[in-house]
Amino acid sequence: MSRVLLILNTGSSTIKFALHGEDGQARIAHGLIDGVGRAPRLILHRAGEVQEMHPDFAEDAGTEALIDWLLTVLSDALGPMEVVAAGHRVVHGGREFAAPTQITDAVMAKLRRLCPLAPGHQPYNLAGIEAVARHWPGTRQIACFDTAFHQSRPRVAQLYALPRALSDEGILRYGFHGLSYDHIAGRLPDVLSERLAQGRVIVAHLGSGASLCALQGGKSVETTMGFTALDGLMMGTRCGQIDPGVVLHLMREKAMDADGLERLLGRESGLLGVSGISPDMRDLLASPAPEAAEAVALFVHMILRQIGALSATLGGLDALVFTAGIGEHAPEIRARVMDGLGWFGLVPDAAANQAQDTVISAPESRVVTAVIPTDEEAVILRALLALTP
Ligand SMILES: Nc1ncnc2c1ncn2[C@@H]1O[C@H](COP(=O)(O)OP(=O)(O)O)[C@@H](O)[C@H]1O
Ligand SMILES: CC(=O)OP(=O)(O)O
Ligand SMILES: [Mg+2]
Repeated sequence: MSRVLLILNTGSSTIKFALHGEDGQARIAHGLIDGVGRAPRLILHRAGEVQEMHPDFAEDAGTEALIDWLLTVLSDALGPMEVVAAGHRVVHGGREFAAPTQITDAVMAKLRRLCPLAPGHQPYNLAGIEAVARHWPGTRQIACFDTAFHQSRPRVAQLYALPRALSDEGILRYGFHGLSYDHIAGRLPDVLSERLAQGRVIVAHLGSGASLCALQGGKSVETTMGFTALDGLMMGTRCGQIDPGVVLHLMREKAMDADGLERLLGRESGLLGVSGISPDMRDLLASPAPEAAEAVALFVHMILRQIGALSATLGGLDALVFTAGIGEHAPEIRARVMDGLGWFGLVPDAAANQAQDTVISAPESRVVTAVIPTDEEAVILRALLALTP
């Protein structure tokens, strides 16, 4: 029986995973389930081969059922194996969890209490932990938090202008995608230079959830998400920054309750809501519909607005990095963002951008611009090994 380490990263549209040998060295298998909630398919990479599989249950099967299916498929495909330890992405760590933490019943109870703050993620992150415990009882498990990386921000970047008592209670701007930003911050010295890595950098994590992080000295100083992952940029199905007056209006004039608002703002808005076609950037870029074009234009507009805001916080900008599904794979979106930053001295290298090169700005550009693939699983693996007794 092989003894392995399992990494699970449950996002809003994907479940990513990696299996490593017990010492964390060799990656035995990795891949993802994408199209969660729409048309899920599993892409499994192992031994240089890629396999695509589809679950034989309903297409709109919940994330919990897909995680269970994934663990069964992995056990079947790889032969008898024992997961000796598992590391999980957990998006919300609240104020308490500022570092990777070993799962206990008490920790799970605290993490469960944070589910209302990340309804599209936290329940599924915890479902992953429970599924592993069912499949391999007694396995050591750790949680790595999206929020932790942002604890380095100054207090003013964490506050809302709300009465002090509410801030004291934890109604704060937490920020998310921290595992991704942690990975990118670690890659900057190699990809750019030590000098740029220590400078004023904005990382644009553009996936199905999307946010920006302003880094200085490799640490988070500001980010676009807040108390929940609804804030900031426009996303696949989330509205991003919105006047809270809209929420009050919908409650009063349309009698919407919290569940209805959560569905509207979290699952029916963003690229899907504005286009009326799809939450997936690939579909919108391929569509001739004017509504698709408008959704894409708004996506870019909101990114530019927030890059302006974060650059002001940094007092300038030395480098811009694109990452995650859209950031890594959509040259058209990167080109439109770069074109909007000409006033800032950003000079794109159109050919390098189309060719998917790493550096996509011209040598004379004042803002060095790069594409760096994210790897949240690598950050979780590192934490898992560091916490291994
Ligand atoms: N080739 C591509 N062109 C444009 N967009 C893409 C491409 N590949 C993936 N995407 C976008 O990336 C999104 C998924 O990003 P990812 O970071 O993997 O998601 P998650 O938020 O689930 O972690 C998809 O919804 C899709 O919009
Ligand atoms: C926090 C968040 O939005 O994550 P994802 O992009 O994986 O949905
Ligand atoms: Mg993600």
